[in-house]
Amino acid sequence: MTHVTDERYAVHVDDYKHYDTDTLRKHFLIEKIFTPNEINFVYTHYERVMVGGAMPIDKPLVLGAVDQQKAEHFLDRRELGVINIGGSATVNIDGEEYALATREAIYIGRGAKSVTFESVDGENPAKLYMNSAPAHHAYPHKKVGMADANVLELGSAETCNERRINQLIVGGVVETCQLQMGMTEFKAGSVWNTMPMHTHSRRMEAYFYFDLPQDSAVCHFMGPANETRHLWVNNEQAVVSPPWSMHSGVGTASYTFIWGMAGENLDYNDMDFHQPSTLK
Ligand SMILES: O=C[C@H](O)[C@@H](O)CC(=O)C(=O)O
Ligand SMILES: [Zn+2]
Repeated sequence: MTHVTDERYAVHVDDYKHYDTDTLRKHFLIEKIFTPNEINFVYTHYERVMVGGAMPIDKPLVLGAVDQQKAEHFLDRRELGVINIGGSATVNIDGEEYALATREAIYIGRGAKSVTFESVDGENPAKLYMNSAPAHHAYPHKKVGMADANVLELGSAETCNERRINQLIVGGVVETCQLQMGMTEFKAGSVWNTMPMHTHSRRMEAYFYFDLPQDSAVCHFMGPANETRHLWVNNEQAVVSPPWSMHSGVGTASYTFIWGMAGENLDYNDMDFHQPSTLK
């Protein structure tokens, strides 16, 4: 019931410079996160982070180990962050039930043996976006609502980047081994995320864009500051960001996105900024 639909190997920045549009999309864009009644992941070789989604409709979906892990259970050597962007869900962890409303998150620690995801109402199915990273310690499972988030208010209406960063799975809110996750929401009229752009070679990152109105898209920028490229991203698609890459986007309409990171440290503020006037 749990599948790896694709594996992504780490790309060298010198190779990236020669990629055409198709090659860029093949390596960095994840076009399909949610499939009804399936749990799917893309297994990346960036910190071995797995990026995926579960969309239960009319039956519970069981999180199972995948061949890439050669493990008995999915979480034998991993931790998992889950954020629901759909209808209400029930998450069952080793017999304990957690209700997960839309925009609520849950951290599932290493060692959980039985994990299932179910929709409360199949007509309004849950959409559970997930990031998983290798873990060396079993921290307790913890549900995190928006009210529990650590909130950063950044940007301004004048520069079209007025946004609220809800840090859901971060130190101070939840204890994790290397995972950090959160949801960034825009004020009406603002469309630029992560401006000024930044890199953090200590951590990989994945961006998942959603809430995009029909016929709109996000233009996601990547690459080192002196060698940028863009990817046109549709609703409910994700981008994998290598350690050498900036990650920032502008929408043709307002949207919401989930960011997730793993790597060397757990310091959200560890960023190297690149001012717009210096980009190439
Ligand atoms: O390293 C941190 C991540 O790139 C995001 O949290 C940035 C973000 O949501 C934003 O500025 O809009
Ligand atoms: Zn970042």
